[in-house]
Amino acid sequence: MEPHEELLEWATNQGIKLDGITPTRIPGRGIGLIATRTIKPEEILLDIPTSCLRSIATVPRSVTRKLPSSISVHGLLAADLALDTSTKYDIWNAVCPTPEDFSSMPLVWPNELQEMLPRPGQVLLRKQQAKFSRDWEEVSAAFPDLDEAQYQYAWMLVNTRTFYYLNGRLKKRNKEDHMCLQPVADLFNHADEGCNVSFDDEGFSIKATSAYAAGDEVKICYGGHSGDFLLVEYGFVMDDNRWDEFPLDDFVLPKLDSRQKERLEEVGFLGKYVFDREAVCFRTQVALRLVCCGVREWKRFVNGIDDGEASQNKVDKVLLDIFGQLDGYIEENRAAVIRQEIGSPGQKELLLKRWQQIKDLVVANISNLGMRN
Ligand SMILES: C[S@@+](CC[C@H](N)C(=O)[O-])C[C@H]1O[C@@H](n2cnc3c(N)ncnc32)[C@H](O)[C@@H]1O
Repeated sequence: MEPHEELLEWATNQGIKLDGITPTRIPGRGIGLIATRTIKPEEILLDIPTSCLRSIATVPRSVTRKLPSSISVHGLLAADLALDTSTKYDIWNAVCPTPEDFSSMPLVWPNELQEMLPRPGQVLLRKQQAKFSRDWEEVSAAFPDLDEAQYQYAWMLVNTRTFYYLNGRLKKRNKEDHMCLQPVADLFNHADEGCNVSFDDEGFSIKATSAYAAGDEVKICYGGHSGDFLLVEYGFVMDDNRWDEFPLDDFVLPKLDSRQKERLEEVGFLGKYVFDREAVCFRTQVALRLVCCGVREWKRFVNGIDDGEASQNKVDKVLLDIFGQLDGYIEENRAAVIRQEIGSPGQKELLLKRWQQIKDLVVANISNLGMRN
């Protein structure tokens, strides 16, 4: 019997109810959940009782009493996973990714490749590294025999498999501590739109929001995440992501002089410029209008008195210039990844795919601008 088939039997004995879905190995996505029959919107596909959750409440005293009470729940759950020598979760563990599977996580990439991530990915990775270091410092001080690689593996399991969760104990903590692990539900892969996930005192419930045919993969949405976020936090890239976006600050800010930056600061529009597949954000429109039109006309646009139509053509020309520069920057980075000899082929393929996705966003915008002008 395959581990995911054994998991089904174990899950049923624990009171977990699956209806119309079953775990299956899916090329390139590990294990996922597949519809075994036609599913209608609003059908409950999975029910997980609270007794099956692994949360702050289930971490044994032998672990919690040695750690500072301020440790993050992420760090605590990872310590529990790494130190657990019982057989209680063997069947669940057997379906989890192996340490080798996590070679797609930028956290374990060689520095040379990490530095080739697009800027937003590098920022996210630095935050993640800082979180991991903090947790490891506390856990290694309490459990000096624990191996760092083993803890990092457990930490990545928690990073990629937890659900938003709140109970009496977690209410007192920061939002980023509101999490738990749950078997079977952690086999849902991500899509930019997916089933509805909810919980109450009884447990979690996952409900279809659209129809599925037998054989379709049923997914949930981990959140409205950009491609850089998915790569750094979950170790995969996904095309056709309606939430994908990329920052433009490095290209917009150099077009502004210090007085223009001051003016933008005064109205709360300095920085945080982004674009997605459709267009640039309103903040970018505001910043570039300051480059393209007089201050009075710009103020009318900011205050919503002017719809900006009269200056759109000039703004679009600046945008075309920006996208041209960004395109050149992407090509330089792609060429550097191809030249890079350090890192595995799989890691470099992920990086190249991410750069390609950003290029696709740029090309879509250049085409939209071309159609407008
Ligand atoms: C919560 S787990 C989902 C189950 C996972 N596939 C497994 O085999 O255990 C999250 C991980 O699944 C993978 N994943 C989720 N959605 C994906 C997608 N749309 N494409 C590729 N991999 C995906 C990533 O490795 C991610 O870190």
